[in-house]
Amino acid sequence: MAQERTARETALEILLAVEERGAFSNLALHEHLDRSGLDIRDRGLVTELVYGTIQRQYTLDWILGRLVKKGPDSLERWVHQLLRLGLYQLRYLDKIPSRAAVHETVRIANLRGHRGISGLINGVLRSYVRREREFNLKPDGSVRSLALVHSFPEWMVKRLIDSYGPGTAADILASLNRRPHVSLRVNPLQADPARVANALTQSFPGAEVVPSEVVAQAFTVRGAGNPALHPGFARGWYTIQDESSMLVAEAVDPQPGQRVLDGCAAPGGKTTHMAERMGDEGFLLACDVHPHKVGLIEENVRRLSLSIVQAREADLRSLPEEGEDASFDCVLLDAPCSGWGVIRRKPEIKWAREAEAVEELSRLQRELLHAAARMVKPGGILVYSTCTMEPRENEEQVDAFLGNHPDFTADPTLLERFSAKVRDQALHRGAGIQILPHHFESDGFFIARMVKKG
Ligand SMILES: C[S@@+](CC[C@H](N)C(=O)[O-])C[C@H]1O[C@@H](n2cnc3c(N)ncnc32)[C@H](O)[C@@H]1O
Repeated sequence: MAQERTARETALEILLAVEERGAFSNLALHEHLDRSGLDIRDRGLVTELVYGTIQRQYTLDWILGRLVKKGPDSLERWVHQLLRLGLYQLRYLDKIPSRAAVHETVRIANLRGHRGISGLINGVLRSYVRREREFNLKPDGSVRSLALVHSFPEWMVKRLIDSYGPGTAADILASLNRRPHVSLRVNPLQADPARVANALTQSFPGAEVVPSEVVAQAFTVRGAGNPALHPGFARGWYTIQDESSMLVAEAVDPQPGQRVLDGCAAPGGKTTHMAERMGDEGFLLACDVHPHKVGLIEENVRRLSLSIVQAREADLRSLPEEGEDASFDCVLLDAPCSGWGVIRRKPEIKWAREAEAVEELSRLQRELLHAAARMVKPGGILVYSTCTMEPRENEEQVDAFLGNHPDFTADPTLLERFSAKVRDQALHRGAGIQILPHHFESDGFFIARMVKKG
């Protein structure tokens, strides 16, 4: 019981950190959980409460708007977050009895505030329990109803409907509310896939380690806690990475001995994947504009015992340095983007970004693409990827690029590089493919491959 109370208090602290400091929920979770002393069950509960409360914020606030006299925005921040947290448990967590959810929420209010506040919280949550039926939501095909049912901002729902139609938009939204599974890719230079699977199953009895149907040399893992805590991770046997993300190195398909540039590389998930595929032979320049992130690339490169990667702090737009112009066989631009495809892991993305951000990002991507193109040698390859489903950042961006760069063409061999499952299910969009989150329950991703005329 004492531990369960701590789990809810920890969840509230994390929610406040995400709201007040603009912290990423996944990083704030790790940071707080590492020093919490909570057992594995309670860590699971904190994770569920934090992700769930952020995810369902729009729906929760709509309900609170009907239960709090002056509206939830009139409340102090911590009181507002605590109400969301309590209401989330009442509405979405069947395993927690209503009485326990109300009692625990009021108890935290007593610890942090005066009697008036705990009285208010008690009153609001109890009236929700009494009036729950009033808040049954059914989608009627309108933007507003989809936004309320799935808890997404209306502008984002509208964009998804405009791009994919109402049925697919609803599939995307529902999928982004489901918990992500863990997937990992084996480093063939350090370990054998079967040995990795065995080691994980032995260390985590009951864990399901299943070969990925989406990418080669990868596994999906369920019930193994955090595979980064297994000694095999530190030994460089594998990297934890989303399956869609792994498809990017498959699309680049760099060969041993080639010169490769990763223009937006940190923390190095795709850099290290490409170096592994090259058999650690050749040269791979990995740039990132943020100095603190360059260290993350180096850390991953060291852990995986790779030798061909040179990590450099640089704005891709300010390259090339001497002799580098048009000298790379393959250039990858994994561009900064709106990140809608990873909302499952970072649900705060829904609330932090406005429609205008897409326009700003789209401008930056255009400049980065132009800069990346300069670095490709004649006959070389340019791959552009994002973790979003927003066409303006994806196929429209690539179409415009090809229109302005007649020395590049869409590579007709792109699809051959993927598994049959990807070829069949992904949407084919001009020079690229669009993976939607419900295709494989992985991140939403766009990947295009272009060739520079020789
Ligand atoms: C989508 S993330 C890259 C993820 C990385 N490819 C991976 O797989 O681990 C985009 C990266 O672009 C970097 N970035 C943003 N603007 C940049 C610029 N002008 N030049 C180089 N890197 C930039 C960001 O710091 C961020 O790390």
